[in-house]
Amino acid sequence: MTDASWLKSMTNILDSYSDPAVLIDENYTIVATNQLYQHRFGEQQTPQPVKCYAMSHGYHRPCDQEGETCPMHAARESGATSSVLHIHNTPQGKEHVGIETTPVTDEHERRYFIEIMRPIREVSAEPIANKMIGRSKTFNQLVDLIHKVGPTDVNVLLTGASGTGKELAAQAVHKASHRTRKPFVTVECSGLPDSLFESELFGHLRGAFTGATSTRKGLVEAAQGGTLFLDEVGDIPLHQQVKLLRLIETRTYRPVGQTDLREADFRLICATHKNLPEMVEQKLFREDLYHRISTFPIRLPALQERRDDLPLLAASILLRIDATRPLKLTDDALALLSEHPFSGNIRELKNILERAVVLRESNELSKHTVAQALSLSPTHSTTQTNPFLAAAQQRLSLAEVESNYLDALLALHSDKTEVADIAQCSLRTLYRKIKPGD
Ligand SMILES: Nc1ncnc2c1ncn2[C@@H]1O[C@H](COP(=O)(O)OP(=O)(O)OP(=O)(O)O)[C@@H](O)[C@H]1O
Repeated sequence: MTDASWLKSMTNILDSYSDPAVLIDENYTIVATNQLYQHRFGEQQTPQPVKCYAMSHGYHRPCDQEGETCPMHAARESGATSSVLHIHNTPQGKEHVGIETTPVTDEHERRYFIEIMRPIREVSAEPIANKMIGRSKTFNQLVDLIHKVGPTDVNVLLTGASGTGKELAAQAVHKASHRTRKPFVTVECSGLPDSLFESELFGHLRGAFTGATSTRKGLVEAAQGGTLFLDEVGDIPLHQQVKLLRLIETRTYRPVGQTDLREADFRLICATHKNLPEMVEQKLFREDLYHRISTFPIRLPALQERRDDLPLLAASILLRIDATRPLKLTDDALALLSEHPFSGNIRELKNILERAVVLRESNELSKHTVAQALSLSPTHSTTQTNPFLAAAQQRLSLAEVESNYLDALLALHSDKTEVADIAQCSLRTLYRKIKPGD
């Protein structure tokens, strides 16, 4: 077979994929594209060969030299299909894409790579309303996990502080699953009165208890075929936990007042801001239930851990507040905002921006407006925005402040070299300053 006919047959293979796909040679040059790719990115106009990293990222050198994972690299090393998540430049803006790379060889044993690009639509790298928004490395790691676990049916446990986006993440897992067209039903476990737990979840028959004036469908039935999302699962009282365990183990339930069992078909996602392993130790949460619900745990990062996303998040929240006006933060307003600790995470950012929009003098939200919005914060105090003032008030020694700072850095970054880099000390000094076992 000639080179031209081999390329033609490869193009036919690319055209058989239902996502944009390209064929790349070992020098990162795109040598063939399918119709979906051409439709999405436009046909290659330049006579010069185009490099994949230039086309997808605007880089002048391969992705791994720009601090990103090169999809081709892993496939070349292993000789098998490999997957990575990237953010690509597209005519529609930046987009999260799951890339699957498979090595192939032509008749001269020259190596090529097929790259299939599956857009991840549950999240966005552009400021649009109603989606999980982000572009930072930390956020992309989260998207990668959601994208991988989504299509499976395993139980997912979302952990992380309040306001980090656990509910949005649960919806993204649902949207990435084969159950996406079926219901997504949220059970607010924290607000559920103990006496109503069973009837809310499993439903009840008319006359099953005083006040049950009609037969009512439960939330498990409402989620049939779809996803059941138990928010604040750590708030379920211990004696009710056994009922949940039975439901998960047997996939059957009994509406209150009924003797027959019913079959349940749902994918389970739970979320909590509580430390469940600690609750298990304190005998406040059943260990068997914990193991059942935590098959695939995903920790949502605090806003502090994805500071790079702040401008993008702020822009998308402003769009959500009022899509009809071009609301925008000035550069110094954004700088002031980025100094805030955000213990309430994205929800707190949203509240501050909502206040700033009310207080604004024009569609440009100034530093003064943001300062005013921050000062109206219900939990605002000078010590909250200035942790050093709090440390001074507690009469902490220099060594204690230093140790607290290093503890906080270590909590945010598991890589000690990175911690030493940020603290601008040597790795040896870092090890000397932290206690053994830290
Ligand atoms: N990645 C994100 N992009 C855009 N908005 C987000 C993102 N994550 C969270 N939000 C917004 O932040 C707010 C809080 O999110 P969410 O309710 O999902 O948090 P949570 O972790 O479930 O909080 P809690 O534990 O208090 O229930 C919501 O208004 C949500 O739309």
